[in-house]
Amino acid sequence: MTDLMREACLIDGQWVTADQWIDVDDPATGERIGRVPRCSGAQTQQAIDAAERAMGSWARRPAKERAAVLRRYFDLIMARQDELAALLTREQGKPLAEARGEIAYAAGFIEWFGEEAKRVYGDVLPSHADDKRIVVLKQPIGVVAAITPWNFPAAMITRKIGPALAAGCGVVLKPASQTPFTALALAALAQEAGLPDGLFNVVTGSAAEIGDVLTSSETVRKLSFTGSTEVGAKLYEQSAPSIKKLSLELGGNAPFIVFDDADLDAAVVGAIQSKFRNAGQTCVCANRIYAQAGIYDAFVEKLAAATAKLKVAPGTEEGAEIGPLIDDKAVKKVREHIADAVSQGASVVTGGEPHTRGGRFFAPTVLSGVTQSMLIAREETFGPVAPVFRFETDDDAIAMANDTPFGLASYFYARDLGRVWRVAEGIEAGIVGVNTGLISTELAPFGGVKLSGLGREGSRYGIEDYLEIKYVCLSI
Ligand SMILES: NC(=O)C1=CN([C@@H]2O[C@H](COP(=O)(O)OP(=O)(O)OC[C@H]3O[C@@H](n4cnc5c(N)ncnc54)[C@H](OP(=O)(O)O)[C@@H]3O)[C@@H](O)[C@H]2O)C=CC1
Ligand SMILES: O=C(O)[C@H](O)CS(=O)(=O)O
Repeated sequence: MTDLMREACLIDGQWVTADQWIDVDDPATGERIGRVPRCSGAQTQQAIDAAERAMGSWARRPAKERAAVLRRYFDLIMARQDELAALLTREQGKPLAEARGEIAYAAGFIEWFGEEAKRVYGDVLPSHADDKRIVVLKQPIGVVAAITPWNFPAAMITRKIGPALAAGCGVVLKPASQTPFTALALAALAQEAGLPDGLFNVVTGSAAEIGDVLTSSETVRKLSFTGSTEVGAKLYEQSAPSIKKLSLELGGNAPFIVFDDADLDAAVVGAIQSKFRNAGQTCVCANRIYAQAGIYDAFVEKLAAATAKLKVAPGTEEGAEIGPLIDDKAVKKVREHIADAVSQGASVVTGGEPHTRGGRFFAPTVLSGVTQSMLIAREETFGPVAPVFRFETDDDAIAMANDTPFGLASYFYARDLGRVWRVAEGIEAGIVGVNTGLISTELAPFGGVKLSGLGREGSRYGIEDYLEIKYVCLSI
């Protein structure tokens, strides 16, 4: 493996271990690939203290110097892209081609926010009196706690530490226990890039124990979380007594609507890209596919034909397109959603069963005759299942798309300009893909509405959540 694979945590510039350990397995084989320390609450507090100490001098450095360190960090990540991708696929399972893409996507957040560091501007505002002057300063918010999920073990981390470091903040990261090695490798490269000791700390271990220390600490002024809505709500509640600023990127239930004036072949390509990326384990995957009545049968036939061609294989195998699901619980949820839909009248057009490769591999699946009453319409499947619902009118499509407490990503294919505007404005979501199934870029504001979260990550909007505004009133 690579020297970047660390079975230790980074606290205050030192690689440390603990008395207890957490095993990490390869989702493709179930084999143990390594272990990481089960850090204690005391070690988590050490990381918070280190981040507070380190951020003072870091924030006082000229922005151009901070930007140069982040540029070096970007260059190091890209120079080690293949090793990082191999490590990511080993612990998360996604196809190597997707893992390489994620590493470049992740590095993009470091590059983008390294440049943004030089453009954190304040204001001088028209004053309220001739002997007063109004100045607005933007300053780093303070120590940032970041808690990230297993499905994007690199990008979800740099989407948080990029703006945090650029703004001048110290960071304590708790990565997902199922995919810690990519996070620890990124920490090793941060050290090599010249980030000061203690500025970026990574602790692995009991989520609840580490989370309790991070959320209760008054030194931690900002919590950025990506993961399930259930855990996000718990962290929101735990953070209330210390009045932290929160960014919450939570669950989704993305609608993907195909209107009768759509380019059907393009819509099939978009549906495959959105639905089956990371074996359907992304919060922005098409979770519900709606096809207008006049083109329903043709679309289902085309989608099923394309789905059946997808290659299911371990991520390291040449040409792999659908890797294993992250764990047995994920396979169980996929089976439950299919069984519930079929029991209520849906039909399996292709797939529907665990793949012949066994283990956590599942055959990419298309269901027809799906209705809003089914579990698959209400819950995020987080697996390779494309349920296709039929609708009649544009208003029906918008109403069905919005019939969910979530509102992260959404997609639709149509060519009539009036229809595009009406649907884009009518859908309750933070992200709308029009005639595309791929929306992920560091250049755009990513985030959801309703139960899908708070705040935006990426783009020039993304750094604002790591800054505080200070109003200085000068009497002259
Ligand atoms: N909106 C978005 O951008 C994204 C949303 N998600 C959503 O997350 C879910 C899948 O990811 P998954 O990782 O299972 O989500 P979880 O919410 O279970 O876990 C996310 C992170 O939170 C940690 N965590 C879990 N419980 C606690 C706790 N009590 N206190 C502190 N931290 C805790 C986990 O640690 P540990 O691993 O140790 O359990 C992990 O690091 C899906 O619902 C998906 O939609 C996922 C990715 C992106
Ligand atoms: O965790 C996720 O699903 C990511 O947010 C998806 S994306 O950033 O790659 O779009």
